[in-house]
Amino acid sequence: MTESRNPGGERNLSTRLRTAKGRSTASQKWLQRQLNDPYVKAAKAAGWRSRAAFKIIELDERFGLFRPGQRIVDLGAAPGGWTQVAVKRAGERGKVVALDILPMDPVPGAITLQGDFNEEAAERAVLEALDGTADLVISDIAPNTTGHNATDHIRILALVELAADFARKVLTPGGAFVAKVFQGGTERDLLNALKRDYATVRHAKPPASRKDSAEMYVVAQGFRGGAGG
Ligand SMILES: C[S@@+](CC[C@H](N)C(=O)[O-])C[C@H]1O[C@@H](n2cnc3c(N)ncnc32)[C@H](O)[C@@H]1O
Repeated sequence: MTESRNPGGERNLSTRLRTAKGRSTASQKWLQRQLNDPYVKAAKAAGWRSRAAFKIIELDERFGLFRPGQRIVDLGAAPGGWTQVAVKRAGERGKVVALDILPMDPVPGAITLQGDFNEEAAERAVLEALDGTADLVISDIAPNTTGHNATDHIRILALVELAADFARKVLTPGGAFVAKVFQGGTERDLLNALKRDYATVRHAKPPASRKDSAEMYVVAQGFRGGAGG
């Protein structure tokens, strides 16, 4: 498997849809964007299951997240792009446990679990599979939106908080937590908690994250210890 570090660098011939008849404008726009997206092409060429793989690769390049031998938990992992990157970076001595609410094709070298992270049973299953502490918790969880902004916002916040609580439980001192957040960053109370628990807390929007999407990532590094430590 090869990694393309510069997906925008390849020849960028745009693809026009010839079979637009019968498609709704929204799905046609989505398809057109997919076909012309250099990250989609590069992900396919590199064997990553999703273009999202480039987001964690870019975050790693900027923040130095991965090391060989790490124990990693990947939340909201399907279809498995981040999981593939984590397995590759952690190497044979590492351990990767991945969870999604949706079924996910197994990723060689990782333990993949299906469950709703809102439910305790899913957290228990991850803890059981991990069987010890973690060095890195990465969460790309994005709940399905309802279209009702306030409800969506609350559901997103709740999941980020759950992921942060989980990280606090399992991380070893010095460990790191990365999570997708929306709408201008991490909510104030959570941000304060992260600043208390980690040496550095930063926000980043990796280049692979679409400019028109509100997503960004919080990257908390240097866990000061606690229940996990
Ligand atoms: C953006 S995708 C993750 C992409 C992934 N990082 C990759 O590289 O392939 C977000 C995922 O979060 C999952 N998700 C949403 N709500 C969840 C929940 N309550 N528990 C577990 N997974 C959830 C979705 O099913 C979806 O697969």
